[in-house]
Amino acid sequence: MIEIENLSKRYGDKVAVDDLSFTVAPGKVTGFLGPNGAGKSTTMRMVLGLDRPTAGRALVAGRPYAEHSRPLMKVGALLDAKGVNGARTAYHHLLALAAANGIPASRVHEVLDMTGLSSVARKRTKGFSLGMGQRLGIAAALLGKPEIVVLDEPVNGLDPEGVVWVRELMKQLAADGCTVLVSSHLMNEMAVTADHLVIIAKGRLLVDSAMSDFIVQHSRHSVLTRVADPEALREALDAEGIRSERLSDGRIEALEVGVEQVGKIAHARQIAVYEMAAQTASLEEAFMQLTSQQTEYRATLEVQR
Ligand SMILES: Nc1ncnc2c1ncn2[C@@H]1O[C@H](COP(=O)(O)OP(=O)(O)OP(=O)(O)O)[C@@H](O)[C@H]1O
Repeated sequence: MIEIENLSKRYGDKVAVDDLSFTVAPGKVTGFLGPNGAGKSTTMRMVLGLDRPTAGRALVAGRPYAEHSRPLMKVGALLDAKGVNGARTAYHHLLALAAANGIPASRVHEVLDMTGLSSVARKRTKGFSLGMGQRLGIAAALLGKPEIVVLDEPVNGLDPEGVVWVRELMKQLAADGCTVLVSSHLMNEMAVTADHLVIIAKGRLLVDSAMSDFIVQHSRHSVLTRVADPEALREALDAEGIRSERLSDGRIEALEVGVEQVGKIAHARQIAVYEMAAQTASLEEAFMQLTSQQTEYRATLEVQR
């Protein structure tokens, strides 16, 4: 378990993490989302004892990271995949890490297999692609068979096959009882990976909920119609127990329903339909809407005419 309690981090005047509290439970993948600069990496660094909190605390398996005598066997982490000595081979990089942490060499072969790196294990890591570097970082994170795994943007640079592999790996770790915290700024990726969702923006907590609850609340299906008699259609929908809204341009938005149903209802009441379209608000849109006021770096698109 990871417990984050009233955690704050300031860099000079800059508040990177602001009184953040949440718990990451075992047996689940917890997605940690936020726009660029939200404070995800800073939070993860504090969880891993790499940054000192200005206030509050982060506990892993009941105590601060630094107080664990063999932390690699409690917590595995992928933070910055580039922090590897490029002159070493993948095998020697992992072997050195294993030796320093009292982990048998046989485990190095296991993690190389698990991450699909066995065939390049004897190659120097400086020639590795971004995706191979990510795999090596994940191999290092898994070396100590940790009960807690913290991954910062693990699918960054991976090809589609690699993305699916990371997704399945995280699910398997959670199924084996691990606590898995994974950061991302891609809502759709998290929707198919994570069981639980924590969203932050500007260092503050915005959402802490089961992923299924978030999906139910935010993936809104509706049908937009333009009809001859909007009020008659609303009455007809209401009679069928379907909620609807009248938009300012006179169109009707029927909520949580499909086009066929709305079409049949209009037909049964002989209401002429001029226009009808299914609408789906994606989770990505919901996430962007939630965080749009909180985003530190936002591009302004100017169209030159
Ligand atoms: N060492 C530092 N010194 C000063 N400011 C920092 C430092 N590290 C992070 N920050 C600032 O803290 C804020 C949070 O940064 P952080 O990297 O934690 O965000 P993030 O959510 O991981 O973003 P991204 O998705 O872009 O990686 C940003 O405004 C960043 O500029």
